[in-house]
Amino acid sequence: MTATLSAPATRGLVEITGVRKSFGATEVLKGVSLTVEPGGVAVIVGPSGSGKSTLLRTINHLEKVDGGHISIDGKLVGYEVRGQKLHELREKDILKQRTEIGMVFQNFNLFPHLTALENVAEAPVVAQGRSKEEARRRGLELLDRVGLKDRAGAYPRQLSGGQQQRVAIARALALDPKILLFDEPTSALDPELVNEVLDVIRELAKSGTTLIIVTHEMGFARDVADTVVFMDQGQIVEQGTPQQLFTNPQEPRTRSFFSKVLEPAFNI
Ligand SMILES: Nc1ncnc2c1ncn2[C@@H]1O[C@H](COP(=O)(O)OP(=O)(O)OP(=O)(O)O)[C@@H](O)[C@H]1O
Repeated sequence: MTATLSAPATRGLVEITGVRKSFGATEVLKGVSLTVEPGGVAVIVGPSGSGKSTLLRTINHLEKVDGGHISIDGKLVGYEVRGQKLHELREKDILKQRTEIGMVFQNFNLFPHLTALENVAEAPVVAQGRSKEEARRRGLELLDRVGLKDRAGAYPRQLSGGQQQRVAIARALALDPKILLFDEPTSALDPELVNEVLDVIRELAKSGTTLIIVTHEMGFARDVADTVVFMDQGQIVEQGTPQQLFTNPQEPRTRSFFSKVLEPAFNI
């Protein structure tokens, strides 16, 4: 059928409805629904293997959904009704939509043969046709924002893990995305480098950037989230403000949030 179907009425900037995803016989997402408002900060926590990264990857087209739908700013990422695909985005549309979604990975994923500035300035030239000079100017602004203007000419191997991750954040911002996704941005860092990356993310949250963050840094989740989303076994089993979920860990709203998230994180 048709490319003329429009997205269902949306409330949030990101609207995830009933998303299902299997790898072989294993159902990894079992009907996940989540709304993130413009400027909202959703932090997804949960045990290893609960489907957090897979959910992020479906938002960014890195995984196709088997069912349900996701829309970003009213535009569909994937759409299926009663098991029948009614709408497939064309490759061109996917590429355009990807530029509206910035993603920061656990392992930085910088180009090793490009300097920090080149890493940040490359995408606006290639994906948006901006002039090299304009992309360079904007790249320097963004490196300044993450505190690395003076390392613009350094190659990734000359930077610490925390610095590389800050370059990766600047790169993700370079296309002026509507939303930034973080997949365990501090998991690969030595403990003393974690805070410099969290500080940059805190600043983004304060400045009204819409963020979805998967993290095991529970103290950070408590500080920065508008909404804490607890995933377990492919489902969202609890969701609320940090006040609702963290303020009294002796009286958790759910037993599983306490035993699977708070207890291990805070050694309660
Ligand atoms: N490409 C893939 N092929 C097969 N199985 C996969 C693939 N990606 C993820 N899985 C499986 O899906 C399940 C959920 O993985 P996912 O990475 O989403 O979990 P997670 O909650 O992010 O875990 P962690 O906190 O350890 O990163 C796991 O059992 C994983 O092995």
